[in-house]
Amino acid sequence: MMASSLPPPLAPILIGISTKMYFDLPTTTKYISSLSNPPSPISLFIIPSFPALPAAQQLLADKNRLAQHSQFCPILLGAQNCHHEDTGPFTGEVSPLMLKQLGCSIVELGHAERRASPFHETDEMITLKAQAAIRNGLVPLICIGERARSAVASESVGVAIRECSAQIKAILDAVPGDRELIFAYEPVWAIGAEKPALSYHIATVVGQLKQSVQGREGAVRWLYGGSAGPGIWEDLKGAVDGLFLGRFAHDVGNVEMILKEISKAR
Ligand SMILES: O=C(CO)COP(=O)(O)O
Repeated sequence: MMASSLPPPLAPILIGISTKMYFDLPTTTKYISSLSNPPSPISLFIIPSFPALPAAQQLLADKNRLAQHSQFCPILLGAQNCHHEDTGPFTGEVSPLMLKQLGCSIVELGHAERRASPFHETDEMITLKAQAAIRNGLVPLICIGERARSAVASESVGVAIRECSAQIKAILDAVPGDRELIFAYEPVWAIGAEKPALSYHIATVVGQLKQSVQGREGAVRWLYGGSAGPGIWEDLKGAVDGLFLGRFAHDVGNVEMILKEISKAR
């Protein structure tokens, strides 16, 4: 089965929020209700747990209708994972076709928490899922990142580039070159930490990785995630196209601060 529609266009700057499995259903709906549509040219997207998707879709449809014809952009919906087949005997799995039907634009794939135990997702599995996402008109957001911080500071960039390049190559070799992709650079050691990775590290790694997609027809966006919060956008000075937020977005005030920071920096 094939969904024919293309994903809606994304604004040049992307701010994503994954609530992982932190929020229950009432907390998720309350949280989404409190989000404001971002000013142009920012696409804000929210990735809640699967059971919250229908309620989230309804809340966002209402918000986005009100924001129509204003300078504010819609808030998009994403999912935290999908299966690589559209239908079939896969008990407990979630179909990318159904995610599209539920109003998702983006599907997150290969988060460090899914590459690790107990899920052990491999580049091969993530590649199949990216193909399935594209087949169903979803933009795959593929999380990449080195597992450990190198004990030798001067080697940390090289280690990151080596591990991330392999993760990126698996995807680029397998998906059509004209389709949009999002890579979220999330060093595993910076996820759930007190502070994000140093801006110098992020900018150098992403700068180098960008070279591997030079000349690709479809747009590739680069986000940074891993303890990202207010202040980091200014520090990164345009090294990435957006941020992928976790815990520091639980306070909606922080999301508002980041949106203000972006508008101020432009
Ligand atoms: O994993 C993340 C986003 O995908 C980041 O999570 P934290 O910001 O909570 O470290």
